[in-house]
Amino acid sequence: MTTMIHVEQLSKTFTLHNQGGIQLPILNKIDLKIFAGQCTVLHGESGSGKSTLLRSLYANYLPSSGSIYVHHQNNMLDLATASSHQLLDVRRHTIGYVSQFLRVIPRVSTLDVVKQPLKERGVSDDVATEKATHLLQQLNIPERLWSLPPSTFSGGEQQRVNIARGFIQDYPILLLDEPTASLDQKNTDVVVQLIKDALAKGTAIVGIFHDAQVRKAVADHVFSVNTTANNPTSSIN
Ligand SMILES: Nc1ncnc2c1ncn2[C@@H]1O[C@H](COP(=O)(O)OP(=O)(O)OP(=O)(O)O)[C@@H](O)[C@H]1O
Repeated sequence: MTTMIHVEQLSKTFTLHNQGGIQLPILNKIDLKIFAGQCTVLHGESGSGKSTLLRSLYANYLPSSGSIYVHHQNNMLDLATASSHQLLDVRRHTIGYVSQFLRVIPRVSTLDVVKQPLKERGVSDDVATEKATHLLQQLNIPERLWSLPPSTFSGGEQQRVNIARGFIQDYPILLLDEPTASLDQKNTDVVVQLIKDALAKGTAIVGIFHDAQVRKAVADHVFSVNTTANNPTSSIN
């Protein structure tokens, strides 16, 4: 079983500089391993730090202490000490991230938004278009919307565009922040299938899923995020 992420003694404290430097300790000495072809679900009560941990794995947050080793191009690279150039490379080739909300780029069409990660890697326009089209169809985005920027789309449509963008490339590691939060059952089922297909191809997935049925359908492990206790990972299957 290949370890794709190895988190060691990760702590994260936010300092609120505009509020007298108040310190908010959120993550406390977390140890966690994420494996290729398996899905680890982050679980815990609201405010426990699930999103903070997920964002730390994408290097959106710098750890206060500890390490986040990522299997990147046959090396274990510590995101806590990596250069900005290395982090960009990790995001381009190794880690994909589907945030809860689409960051909309004005005037860029839906098709181009979805194609962008492949185009950035130098994939030909034909191949990128074919993949994007297939995903948009799978996710039930009507063809009449493909040439429009997604800024005016419904919450569920924007979330599906975001998912298509996240799944267009076969990332070795995929981070999913509540990817089904705004979706109906039909589209939730599509996303569950996309997750299973990615796992079958060997992708390591870390996700937050509030929907218990989705959790049950995809989780190999559940990791309890909890600011006070040690954080056990339990295996499901
Ligand atoms: N950038 C930040 N600056 C300061 N505090 C933050 C920041 N990001 C998160 N927090 C705080 O960290 C705590 C954990 O937030 P986080 O979003 O990680 O929780 P969560 O477990 O994902 O919650 P939910 O299930 O409600 O989405 C919260 O109290 C939040 O206010």
